[in-house]
Amino acid sequence: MDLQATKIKLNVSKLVVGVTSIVSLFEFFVLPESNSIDITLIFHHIQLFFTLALALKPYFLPKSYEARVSAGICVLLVLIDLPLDLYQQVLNKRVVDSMTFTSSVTNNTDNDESHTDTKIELNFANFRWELLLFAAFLDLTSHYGISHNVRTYLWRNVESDSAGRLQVEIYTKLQHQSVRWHLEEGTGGRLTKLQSASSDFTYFLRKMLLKVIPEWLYLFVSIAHLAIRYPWRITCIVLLTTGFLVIAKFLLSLWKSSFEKINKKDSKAKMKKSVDALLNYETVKYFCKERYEVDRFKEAFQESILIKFNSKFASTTSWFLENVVRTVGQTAAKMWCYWMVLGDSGLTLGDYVMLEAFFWSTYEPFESMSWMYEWGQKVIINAADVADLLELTPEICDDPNAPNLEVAEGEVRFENVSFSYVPEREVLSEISFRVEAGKTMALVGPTGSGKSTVMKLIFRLYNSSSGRILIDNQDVTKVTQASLRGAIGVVPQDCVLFDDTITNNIKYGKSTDEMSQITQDDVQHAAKCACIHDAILEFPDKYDSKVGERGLKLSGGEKQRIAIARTVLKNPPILILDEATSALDTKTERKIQSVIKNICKNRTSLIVAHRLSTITHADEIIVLKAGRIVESGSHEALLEKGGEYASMWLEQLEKKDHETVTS
Ligand SMILES: Nc1ncnc2c1ncn2[C@@H]1O[C@H](COP(=O)(O)OP(=O)(O)OP(=O)(O)O)[C@@H](O)[C@H]1O
Repeated sequence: MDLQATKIKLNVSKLVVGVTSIVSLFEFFVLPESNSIDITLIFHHIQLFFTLALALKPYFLPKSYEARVSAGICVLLVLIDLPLDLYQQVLNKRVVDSMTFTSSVTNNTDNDESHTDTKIELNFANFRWELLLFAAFLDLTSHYGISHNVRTYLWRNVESDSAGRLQVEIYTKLQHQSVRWHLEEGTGGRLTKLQSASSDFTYFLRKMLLKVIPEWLYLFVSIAHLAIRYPWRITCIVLLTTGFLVIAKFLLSLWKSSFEKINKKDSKAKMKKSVDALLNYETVKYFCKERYEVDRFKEAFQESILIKFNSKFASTTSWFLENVVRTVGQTAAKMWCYWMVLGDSGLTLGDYVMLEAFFWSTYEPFESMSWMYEWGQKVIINAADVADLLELTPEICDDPNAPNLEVAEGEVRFENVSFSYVPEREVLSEISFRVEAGKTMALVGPTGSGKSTVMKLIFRLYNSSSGRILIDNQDVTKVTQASLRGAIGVVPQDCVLFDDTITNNIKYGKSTDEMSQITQDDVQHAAKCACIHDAILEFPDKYDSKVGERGLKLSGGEKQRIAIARTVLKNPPILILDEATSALDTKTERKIQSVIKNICKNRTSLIVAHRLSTITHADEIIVLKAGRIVESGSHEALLEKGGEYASMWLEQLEKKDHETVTS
């Protein structure tokens, strides 16, 4: 692809030099300084288009047999339509000629001089009905007739094959990107943008293949026919007009787009903020910012309307100017033709009618030219994002031939693990610990000390910068992600649920293969273990209640318990609980703690907790501070030591005493 891209680059560079000088002249005379045209950018876009087309080739070329046959028939129909369209014009000419009779009449003037006049009379004696009917038949079958319908029908096979494949590939790529990538890119809006970009790209290619290219081919074939069949002067006029039109259309399109460029970005950004404000409706309400947001929307909307109408005005002006060029050229050609028909050039009225129709048909390719320019720009910019994504290798990927993780005991070991989210700041430094199989280990420490990060590394959401993480002596980076994550159950700090029923959210804990085998009893059993069953029965639709976007229809505690139920259902050998009960009241927390103790029994468990009273039962407690282990041991041992843990414990006891006294 690189070699082809370089070739394209070279050819485009040559073109740039030529066209830049013409455009500079146009810019100098016509455009205000602020609207100057970046011609190198336009050629960069053309180059990008071909590079992108090469990169996306595997996706837009049909793969299935049905799609390939359909694409082949479509192209064949387009090629057959070309000569048929031209032949239709010839037939029309012959029909007109069959009903006219041209004669020369010699007149004597007063000065005894004589001159010859051409007289055209109607004569239906030789009228060719059969040609008229054949022309009508071609009209109904070729190009815009049945052929058009057949092409549109068949093309859906091609598009569902290629665009469908591309969209699934985009979605797959997004799903496999790392957590870091999702955090940085903001996936939701991007998915919509990328999917519409891919369908725009396939739509553009379809239009090019089935409409724009055939129209231009038709124009060239018609001009060739004109040059062979008619006097060279007419061909010259048509070529000159065509040339003028191409240049005028190109320059006017640039002029038009320079209007659109102004403030478009700014206005788009403002409109985006308005949408953002609508999505964050809760924050808007908390800060009483409705009026402020409405004003911002009003400003953005008015700006976008102005831009729209400025560009509409530019469109109509450019359309008018194109019309002037075309009308002048065509009228000159028609006049010439008219004199020739009246003279003794051998041209007939049928020729005049045919040329007139031909002039009209030359209009379409020029229309598609401006469409091509406008759409091309849009498509290229968006398709570049698609191509970038498709080439992106996920930060976390399995080694080729990586084996599955085999969990026999479930021992977890950290060996000198260091980690940074960004190079400038190390979040974990030289962490080493061992959680024996079936034991419970708790991680405590001040906020931001790196507790959740330890959990994320076990789950391999990130790779550690140095050191090793081992499960039953197998390095987590050397085994498949699916087997690793299948062996670990996690209740995260922020439990986000899907906008689906409670049942489906709990079922999500099981692997894809097992999901269909889960019964409602299994779901209810898990919910009972997580102490949420009774609360669910209070909801109007019980287990079929929808939890709303990101589970917003549920309280924090309810969400956490559904997440626990999900993990209970998964029944993994290793369990990670990251502040799993932080959103619960003391009574429910106490209840669920006994459940958690039960769940943790006989499986390796890692618990992150702020409330130390919830982890006193842990076999080992590790105290993290600024990414380093400062203490470790059992609850009693750490209290006896009188260090960091003991002071945290005392602090929490005092707080609790104070709360009891004040309440
Ligand atoms: N995606 C991220 N990119 C950059 N820095 C991050 C990211 N996630 C966390 N951090 C930083 O890493 C540090 C450790 O975060 P971590 O979430 O592990 O802390 P924690 O001990 O679990 O805190 P808390 O008890 O408040 O949940 C924090 O300073 C945090 O700002």
